[in-house]
Amino acid sequence: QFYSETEAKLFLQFYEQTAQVVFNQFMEASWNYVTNITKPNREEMLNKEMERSQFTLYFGTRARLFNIHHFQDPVVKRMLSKLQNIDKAALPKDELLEYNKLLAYMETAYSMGQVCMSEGPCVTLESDLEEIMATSRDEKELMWAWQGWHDAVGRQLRPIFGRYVYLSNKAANLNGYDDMGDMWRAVYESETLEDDLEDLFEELKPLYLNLHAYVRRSLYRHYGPDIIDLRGPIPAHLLGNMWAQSWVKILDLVLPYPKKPPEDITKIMKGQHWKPDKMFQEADTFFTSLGLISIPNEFWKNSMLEKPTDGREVECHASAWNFYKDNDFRIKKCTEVTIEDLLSIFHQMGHIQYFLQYQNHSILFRAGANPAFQEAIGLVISLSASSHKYLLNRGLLSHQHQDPEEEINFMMGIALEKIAFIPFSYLVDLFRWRVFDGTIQKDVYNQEWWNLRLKYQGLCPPIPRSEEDFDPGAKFHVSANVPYIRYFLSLLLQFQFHEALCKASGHSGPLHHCNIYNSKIAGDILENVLKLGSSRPWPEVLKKLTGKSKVSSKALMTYFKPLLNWLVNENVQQGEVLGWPDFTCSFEGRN
Ligand SMILES: CC(=O)N[C@@H](CC(=O)O)C(=O)NC[C@H](CC1(C(=O)N[C@@H](Cc2ccc(O)cc2)C(=O)O)CCCC1)C(=O)O
Ligand SMILES: [Zn+2]
Repeated sequence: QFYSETEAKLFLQFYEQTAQVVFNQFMEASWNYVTNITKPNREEMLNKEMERSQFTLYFGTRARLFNIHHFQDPVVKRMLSKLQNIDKAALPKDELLEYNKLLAYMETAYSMGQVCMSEGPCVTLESDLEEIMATSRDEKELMWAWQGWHDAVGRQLRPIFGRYVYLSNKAANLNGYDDMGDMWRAVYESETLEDDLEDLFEELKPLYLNLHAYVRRSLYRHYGPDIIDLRGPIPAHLLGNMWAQSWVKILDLVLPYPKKPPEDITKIMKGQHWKPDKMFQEADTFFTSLGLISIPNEFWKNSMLEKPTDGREVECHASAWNFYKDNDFRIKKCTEVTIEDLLSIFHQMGHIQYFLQYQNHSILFRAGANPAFQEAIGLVISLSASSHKYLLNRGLLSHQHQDPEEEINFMMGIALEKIAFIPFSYLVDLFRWRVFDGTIQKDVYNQEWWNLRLKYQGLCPPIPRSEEDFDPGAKFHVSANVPYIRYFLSLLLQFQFHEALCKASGHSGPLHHCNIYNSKIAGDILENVLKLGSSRPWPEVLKKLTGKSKVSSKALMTYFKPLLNWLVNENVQQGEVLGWPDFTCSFEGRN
């Protein structure tokens, strides 16, 4: 049957009213589960998930009856096309139930993961194992923590990941996509996405190779030639992070000018008796200083801002939640009083600000212009929040100014978070896309994962790995079925946004000095972008903010230019080899 455009509008209104209720109930049930992992809560979450899927199926199949090509109204067309992708709800009921149970099992295996000493207590990831990975300088202890976590969680996912892939691809096919990777990429509405990503990575490669060579030299000085090959990959357990995705915790080992160490902001926060609430207040104050919306009172009542001490099992991995209901937005985070957690809170509050800004939009448009936009907002604010000017102004630093050497030390700290992240944030979905499209078969999952880790990150596993292991499963987003390429793109977008907002707010001088705190002009530009949600194609939104409609590496390169010059000079002086021509992972020196 041909349905008219007016009937489509009525259909969409009906969807609007019912969707809020169904989505809210699903979010409540999910929240109750991840903040109190029990069997009954799991059952309830699965029930509400089934209800949501039935609802999506009902409206999705009816949305497909409209022949939108004849429609005039672009908004109606965009809404109906979003409705037509019903994701996993397209699966037959029994397979959908199996799939939902698989997803819950994988995510819970990660959240409950722990490593037990031969005798005595077991330790969890947040924050025991992460603390060891960040602070231990004993190679054997680091290997214990790394292997313990990867074996404990990865091996649980190994036997079922193939089934997860099969059901994911079946759902994608039922939505008209080649495979689930195809469906994940579709959200970026770009025919040239994969080529653009590879080009962007190539542009950033010199920056990464110089940092990699410099850090390898520092680790060589500390761990010696038995562990580090100056022409080879770096063992993945020595970078201060369980996944070697952020190297900021080994800044002390790599500091360019060790005689001028940066002030320890975590120590200052603890000295000033900071509590988690104050950390969230601090982030909220930043957003309101831009003229943006303050977090509503419900947030403080309903959020989980610290790891519970009543024995409840919770999912500690931080997240920001939209309950699609009168001002109910929450954050779940096992907050520790550290500078890393403060910046991570800025990230989460970026999500909350987006939720707040687009809450009056149709539910179909309550998302970021694309998922990378959703990620980039909090990151832009944290770029200003990590600036010397801001931290000094907020009493978190006492040194009035930075001399050129302290400035290089500062930029190294930011680079260990941002530049180290470039290859990791790219390869996670490169791996999963190839698993979904069948390029990577399940008998070689782990060796293909390490091939990508070697090729793009220049890393090796600390010990030989086999196909009994499933090391990608030891990463939250793989166990929780959350796409990752959004983080690679948000790495670039955050610097494009930062550059545009700094310019608009009248900043002059180096980009890494910029702090947009208190700039109503910057806030106004941001607000106009956030309010749009996903109602307009993201290149149009990007152009509104930055004047350009393409993702570009230029702003990131501008930000790090002074550091790159220093790194190149340092590496030339040391006669470093860029890259890892000795590409084999040597495990000698292992007794
Ligand atoms: C209901 C729901 O799921 N909501 C979504 C938001 C939404 O989509 O609406 C959400 O809250 N996702 C959680 C996730 C949490 C974090 C994360 O996982 N980060 C990545 C990548 C990264 C790494 C370094 C870095 O500096 C910044 C990011 C990682 O740690 O690997 C952990 C702390 C930081 C961000 C997030 O906020 O993105
Ligand atoms: Zn995020």
